[in-house]
Amino acid sequence: MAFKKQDILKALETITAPGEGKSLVESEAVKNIVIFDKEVIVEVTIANPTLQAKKKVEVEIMKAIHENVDQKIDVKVNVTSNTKNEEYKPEKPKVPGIKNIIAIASGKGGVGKSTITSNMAISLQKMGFSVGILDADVYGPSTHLMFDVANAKPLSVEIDGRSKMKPIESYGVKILSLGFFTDANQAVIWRGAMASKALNQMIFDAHWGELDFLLIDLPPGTGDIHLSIVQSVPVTGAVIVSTPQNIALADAKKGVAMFQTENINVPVLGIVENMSYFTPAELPENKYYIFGKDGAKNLAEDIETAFLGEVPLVQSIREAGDVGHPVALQDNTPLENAFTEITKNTLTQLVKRNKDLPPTDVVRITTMSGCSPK
Ligand SMILES: Nc1ncnc2c1ncn2[C@@H]1O[C@H](COP(=O)(O)OP(=O)(O)OP(=O)(O)O)[C@@H](O)[C@H]1O
Repeated sequence: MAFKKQDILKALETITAPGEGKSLVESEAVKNIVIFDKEVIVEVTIANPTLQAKKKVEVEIMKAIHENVDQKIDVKVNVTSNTKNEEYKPEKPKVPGIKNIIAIASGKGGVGKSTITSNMAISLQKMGFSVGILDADVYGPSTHLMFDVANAKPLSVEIDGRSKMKPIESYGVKILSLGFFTDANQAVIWRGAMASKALNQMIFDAHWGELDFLLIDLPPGTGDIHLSIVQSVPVTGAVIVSTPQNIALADAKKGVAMFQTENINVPVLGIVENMSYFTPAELPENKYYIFGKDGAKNLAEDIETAFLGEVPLVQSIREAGDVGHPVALQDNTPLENAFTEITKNTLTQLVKRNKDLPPTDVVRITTMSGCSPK
């Protein structure tokens, strides 16, 4: 089990320094690495002085060394902070050119988060905004399928002497997805640290150009990836997607609570209800509330957040997603209107959020101009 300092450094490169958007090595947090036979001592200094942040870094270092170098290494980690508790104000790095970042989340899987994200992006694009989607769903990225670019591979472009990843463009929306980097037939297990690194690269090392909105399609649940994203990018607001079913609502509530915790503190713009009722194509006036009625609307009211709108369960939504042509691309249909309504309501909440809350380091949207479909 011979290993060198270089192997340890390589493993530490997979870990993002809390609140820095860079790896522990890049941010010069690694102060010393001492190796004695099967033992390694890693000394790290981070800005965040909280016990929680120190513990998280310690656990991540152990995991990264065991997974990337050798399971049998005896790892000792010494994490110190160079900031006093009362002085610490986490710096969220800005993403040049991106005015607003909206995270789309759901507690439960399969409730239609990617469907809502894709169609909102199309509605925003039709309204005249420049839009990008970052598909951060480590369990099953699907944006590349919904936009009919499953086999595309992002190229690299030279920007100011640096090589940057160029998002793939479809229907006027720029897309980067973990799905571009994995084989569709292979089950890829993105471990927390690797996924965070890949996502950080897709945000900071990509040439998004000027964007009014970057929509981030998060994985379902409330895990590591969510924490990593909200710690490394200034998320303007979060939209939560749920079906009206109790089990989905309970998870949606946890999702809202996660964004509202003190450490994360990302404003929740509201809740979208998907699969609100079923409407058969041949009986468009009939509504069957198969997952319950008004569940997400009631939840929004209970937790005092906005209800952004509802989308019925319709076969054509599923079909449109499968063939890579989101339904919001259609003109003057009830479904296009439903997504336009949800998008407008989200923008209204965004304007309100930027007016009510202290300025942040993201550029604020202060008017609704451009918010009517072309
Ligand atoms: N309103 C709807 N009507 C009909 N089918 C829908 C609707 N919303 C989503 N679907 C379909 O349900 C399936 C799951 O949707 P989607 O992938 O958007 O969910 P998700 O929450 O992103 O899933 P995951 O948890 O895997 O990320 C897809 O096949 C999609 O086409």
